[in-house]
Amino acid sequence: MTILIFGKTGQLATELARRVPDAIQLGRDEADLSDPSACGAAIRDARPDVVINAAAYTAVDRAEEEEALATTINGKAPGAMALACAELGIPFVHVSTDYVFDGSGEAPFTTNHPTAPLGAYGRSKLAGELAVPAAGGAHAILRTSWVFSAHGANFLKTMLRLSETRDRLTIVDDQIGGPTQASAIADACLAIASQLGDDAGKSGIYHFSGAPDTSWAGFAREIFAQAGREVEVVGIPSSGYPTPAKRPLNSRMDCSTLSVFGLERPDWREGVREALAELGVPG
Ligand SMILES: NC(=O)C1=CN([C@@H]2O[C@H](COP(=O)(O)OP(=O)(O)OC[C@H]3O[C@@H](n4cnc5c(N)ncnc54)[C@H](OP(=O)(O)O)[C@@H]3O)[C@@H](O)[C@H]2O)C=CC1
Ligand SMILES: Cc1cn([C@H]2C[C@H](O)[C@@H](COP(=O)(O)OP(=O)(O)O[C@H]3O[C@@H](C)C(=O)[C@@H](O)[C@H]3O)O2)c(=O)[nH]c1=O
Ligand SMILES: [Mg+2]
Repeated sequence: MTILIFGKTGQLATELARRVPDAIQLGRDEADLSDPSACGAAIRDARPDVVINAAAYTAVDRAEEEEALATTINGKAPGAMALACAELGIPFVHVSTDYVFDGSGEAPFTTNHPTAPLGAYGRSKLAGELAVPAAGGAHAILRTSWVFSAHGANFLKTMLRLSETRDRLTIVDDQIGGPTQASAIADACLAIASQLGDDAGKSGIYHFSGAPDTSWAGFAREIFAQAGREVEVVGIPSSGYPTPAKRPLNSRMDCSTLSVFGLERPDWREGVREALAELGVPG
């Protein structure tokens, strides 16, 4: 089975590369998502058996200033990819985010709960969620959240960097969600890619986030505990950490429908252990 992957350097793309070294993997130089038709053309040229999109515009705050570009990359490009896949009759696996929700309430969001993004990044990812099924082919959209790994830019690495110079950090404790190791998302994408087939029966939106749900402050405390770093984490409300983009307070996601692919929520604390080991951080 020939797998074509968009993205080479990102967190998810790196974990996919490890698992399928013989995949066709297109980085920005080979396929720039700001040129959606080039992405469709790349699929038609390669004629793979399945496509996974691991590339995205992920700078949440910067997106507020660059919404048109974010929408091209996160909305139009996945739409063009999905259209090429539909024409070839091959499945398309795409990744989305908890930031398509408004974060109201405290119950886990189900996959069919109405979306209402609070910011430009969420709106751009929602554009992708709408464009992919509109192409009419077999597809899965995997919504995940709070992604971390030993590679790239993420909260775990930010916390480790800050701990070099700080013994006290203020971290929001009223945004609740599931940190998710990129390695587990890569495994999930590949499991879905192999099971989706050209049967539209399993097509749709799925949720996949790490368990147990926690706050960013809780996530930070676990990172420091495992890394043996003496940093006091002071929980603060979101209002105490102003950012250009508003984040959802409730990012809990109901992941139960993923059982159709035999998948369950991974324990993110195990993912932290693995990421720290890979980074060579002694516990
Ligand atoms: N990070 C997170 O916390 C979360 C991520 N997600 C979603 O998960 C998926 C994977 O995210 P993650 O691995 O963390 O993302 P990263 O930010 O780690 O990587 C993004 C990737 O997209 C590539 N990319 C960005 N712009 C372009 C472009 N114009 N053309 C081609 N490639 C481009 C980057 O390439 P380059 O290195 O060249 O910039 C990089 O390989 C995305 O769909 C994201 O929206 C969902 C929830 C949470
Ligand atoms: C560094 C820092 C962050 N924070 C807060 C800000 C924010 O609410 C939270 C996490 O910060 P980040 O900048 O890592 O968050 P952010 O970039 O918004 O992370 C999001 O990225 C996109 C791509 C997604 O799809 C989401 O699921 C989510 O992972 O922690 C503090 O409270 N104190 C701090 O010292
Ligand atoms: Mg960020």
